[in-house]
Amino acid sequence: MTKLIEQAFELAKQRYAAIGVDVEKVMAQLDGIPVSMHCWQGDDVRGFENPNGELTGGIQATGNYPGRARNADELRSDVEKAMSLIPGAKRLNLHAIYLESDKPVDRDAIEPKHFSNWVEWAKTHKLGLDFNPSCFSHPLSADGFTLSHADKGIRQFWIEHCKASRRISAHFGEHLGTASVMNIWVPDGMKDLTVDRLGPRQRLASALDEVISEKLNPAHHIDAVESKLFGIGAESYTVGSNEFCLGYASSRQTALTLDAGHFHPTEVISDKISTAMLYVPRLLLHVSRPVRWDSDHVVILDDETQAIATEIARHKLFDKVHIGLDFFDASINRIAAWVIGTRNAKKALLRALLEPTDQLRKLESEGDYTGRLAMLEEQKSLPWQAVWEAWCLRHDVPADTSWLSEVRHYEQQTLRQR
Ligand SMILES: C[C@H](O)[C@H](O)[C@@H](O)C(=O)CO
Ligand SMILES: [Mn+2]
Repeated sequence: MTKLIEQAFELAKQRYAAIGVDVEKVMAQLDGIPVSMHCWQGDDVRGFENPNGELTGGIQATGNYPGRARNADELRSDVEKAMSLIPGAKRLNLHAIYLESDKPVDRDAIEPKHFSNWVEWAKTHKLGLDFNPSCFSHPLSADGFTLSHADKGIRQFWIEHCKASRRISAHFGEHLGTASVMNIWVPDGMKDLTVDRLGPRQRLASALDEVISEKLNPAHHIDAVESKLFGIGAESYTVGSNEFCLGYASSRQTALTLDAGHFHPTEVISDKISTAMLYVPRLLLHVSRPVRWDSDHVVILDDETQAIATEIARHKLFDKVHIGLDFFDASINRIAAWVIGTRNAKKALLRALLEPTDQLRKLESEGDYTGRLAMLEEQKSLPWQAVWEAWCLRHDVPADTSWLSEVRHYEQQTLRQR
């Protein structure tokens, strides 16, 4: 098998060289592009603060596949298993509800010490961590509002939670030597016709201003805000809409988070990257797969996943665009979900880097749109898969679906015993 992969790789290298693409250079570049895996695929977004509580905030993990992680040790073991089957650089994205503490700690009182096991684990595995305040699944978010709440006390509780989260994020960055991107997403919105659409947005803007007022080292911590179109139970009005978040991020020069599932069904985030990059310093992507709604299905190698990766590669935005994942499928093996989704994100990045972009740009600038379309289509069937398999071998991970037997073995030995 290894020999066949090596032979196919040598031939593929020649095919790509013929169109001006240096495959070795592409592989080296791909080595340095981390994908931030989201911890919440492993336990259906329950966390360890109140794992038996209800998931609220207008999001849903559907399915009842056995073996979800019930504590941080199980989650870390599951993430390690998944990561061992995914080639290249990876990070882990944590939500605040994944804290570890012997005593109950409310969200406004979380501290770096509640994440010390995660930091030690990340050091051991040479991983960067990213972070998120968790503004959902809590009694004070039960009426649908958090940072934009009309009640000053409740609003202040969430402001304090986000401030505490920023300090934890900066702690990650300082101790792991790589900036933690902290994404603020609030579920705030209304189910039905909303009369005052302005007040909550004014409150959200000033709450966010208070949240980001403490100066933190940008080498340790990056702020990002995530918009949304609607949530379950908040179908008519979302405070943190796309326009709100783009306006906020561009006026405050924070990063903007684009989640593939947070727009109208015919809108795509791949086309928003070039616009947003004109106005914000950085983007965080939540690569996901919406099926009819923000369903957070596992990422597949579909046109939009490819278009997102291609857009980043064509404009050489790898130092400004942070690639994260956001899906949670409880109907299939959760480790397989991570492996499938993350491998697909990386396959899309590889294919994007193998594109003969300079030639395509030349055809376009010369007005040769026939040549542009012909080349775009022909290069889809070039032997990128041979490069992928060789890259997997170099990273000592399975090149083909043999990773699945490892996941099945882990399921029998570990997940089914839970
Ligand atoms: C856990 C959530 O999915 C996540 O924090 C947020 O990014 C989101 O996309 C909510 O729809
Ligand atoms: Mn998201």
